[in-house]
Amino acid sequence: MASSSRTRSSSPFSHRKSVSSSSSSQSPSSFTNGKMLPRSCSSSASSHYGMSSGFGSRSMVNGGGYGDCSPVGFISDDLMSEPVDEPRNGDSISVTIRFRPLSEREFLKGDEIAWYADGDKIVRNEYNPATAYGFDKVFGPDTISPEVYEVAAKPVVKAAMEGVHGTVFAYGVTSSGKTHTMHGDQNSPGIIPLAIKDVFSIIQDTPGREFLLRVSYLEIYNEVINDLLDPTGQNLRVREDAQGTYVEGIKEEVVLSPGHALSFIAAGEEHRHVGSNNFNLFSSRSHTIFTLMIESSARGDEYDGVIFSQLNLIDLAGSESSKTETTGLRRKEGAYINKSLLTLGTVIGKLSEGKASHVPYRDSKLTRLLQSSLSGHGHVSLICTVTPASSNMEETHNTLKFASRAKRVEIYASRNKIIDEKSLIKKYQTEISILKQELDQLKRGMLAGVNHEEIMNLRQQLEEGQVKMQSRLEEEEEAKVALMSRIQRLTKLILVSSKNSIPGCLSDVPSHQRNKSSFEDKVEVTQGLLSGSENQNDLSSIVHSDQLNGELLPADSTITGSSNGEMTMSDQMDLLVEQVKMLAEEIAFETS
Ligand SMILES: Nc1ncnc2c1ncn2[C@@H]1O[C@H](COP(=O)(O)OP(=O)(O)OP(=O)(O)O)[C@@H](O)[C@H]1O
Repeated sequence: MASSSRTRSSSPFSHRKSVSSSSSSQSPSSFTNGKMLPRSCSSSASSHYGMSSGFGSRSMVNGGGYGDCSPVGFISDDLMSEPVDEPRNGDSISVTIRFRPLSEREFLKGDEIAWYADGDKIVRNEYNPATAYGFDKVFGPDTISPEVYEVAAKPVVKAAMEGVHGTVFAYGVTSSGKTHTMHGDQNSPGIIPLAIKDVFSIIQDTPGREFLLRVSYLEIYNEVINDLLDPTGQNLRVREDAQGTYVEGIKEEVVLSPGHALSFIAAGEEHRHVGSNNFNLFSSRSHTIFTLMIESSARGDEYDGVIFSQLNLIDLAGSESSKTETTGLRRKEGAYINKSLLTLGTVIGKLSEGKASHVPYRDSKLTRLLQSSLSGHGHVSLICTVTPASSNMEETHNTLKFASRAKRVEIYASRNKIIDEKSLIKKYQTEISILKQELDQLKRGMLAGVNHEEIMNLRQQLEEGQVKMQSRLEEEEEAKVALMSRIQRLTKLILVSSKNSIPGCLSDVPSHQRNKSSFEDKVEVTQGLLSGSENQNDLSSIVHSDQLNGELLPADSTITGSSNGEMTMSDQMDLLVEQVKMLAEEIAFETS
């Protein structure tokens, strides 16, 4: 397991304690700020538990694509044809609303539908149809998470892979569906697993670049930051430098595949604080931030520096109302949760005013950590989860008002480039190339550089009964194996596509294939070579299996006996090595 300390990079959560490997421009157009407002609404919704199709059947309003709907605070039917906001320079936060179906509990107690999706951009109140809010997208209760992902997260993930920071978070009252949306379950994966899967397919579709991915996972519980990937990382401190805020000492793990990344989340979830309240048996008692750090650089001659970005995927704890029956610890947790969400609301409110006034980021750990994201240095997608239930009408209304304010926050996201020395991928690439040079030199010294004189020398040493040469050879052989395995290990960490690989580049096959077919095989071959002539037959079979492609040995080197029966230099070397060994054995015997 590779493990190293890192200095901070240009991101909100970037100062990490350790990095461990395997076993241990401008924003995309989807964030444009167009204006389009809905015109119509209609009939009432049914209040049947599970009868969610009623929401989707409301009269549709026309609108542009993702990001085309202007932030609308409160829209009455009269206002609907008029743009509400002043034109702005930056992009806005993407705000989507996701309804969940009425829960069984709500249905049984006779709840009715109080809010519904009126088309795919409006949320309307059933009892007062003039009360309606417009968003980038409104998902009815039948929507599945991949549909939410496509609209609310995919553009952020894509931009993050191109070097623009991104944050996706779910906000809503307790039991409204935040964890369902962000994490999902085995049958219905949420935004986080879908994003991870997408990240690896993007790597696969980007043959011209090499990527290095790291993850960290933290929770904010009762205003204390805990590292979910490292149980000893408790009560971590938020620090600040010229680049923004960061968590000091958080652990980062290099990830090599979707399953690998998900295994860290699963491990982290074990440590997350979860408890039950009267609304939710598995209520999240902490905010969690899963961060994917992405470094990439063009391959081969196209190299133009390293770009870096962070993708923060956040599952907030839900606000709790006086209706939430809690006692003791739960009440204390609820108070912390509500306070930090209140601060988040205040911060969003201040930012949405667009004036240069004091923004109280410091009033909660959550807002301090989100400071860089919320202050406009990356894409932000807010998914507000809501229940249609009449018993939660006020809470849902508050969520909608929060979402409307968030829509007014401007962002100016741009691509980040980092100085090469700070990037881990650059460090690994440089190390690999230095090690390869060393290996080359070693090989030349061992094979190409052996001349007749040396052979005579060896013979002389042999006659004098010295075993020194053997140990020298062994040392060189060991050094070579060590270099090979280091190169192999570092190369594994850098992810590349298997498509249209660039000949002559570091990795011409996908990392998982490459690891075995290229490097491990070569190590095996090298080990065969290094085992001396004891396994001459094995060695021959390895070499003749075409695994050795000239990278380990000069093309003109021959390892097995030459066809014309003449002894090559390598044969002589092998013979000498064998003789040295025999002599050593004899000496040992004589001595004993
Ligand atoms: N869109 C949905 N479709 C079907 N079921 C859903 C949906 N959203 C949430 N649920 C169900 O509702 C229940 C509560 O959801 P979840 O735990 O995600 O809420 P939460 O907002 O994370 O709550 P808390 O803040 O208390 O942690 C779960 O049983 C979940 O499966």
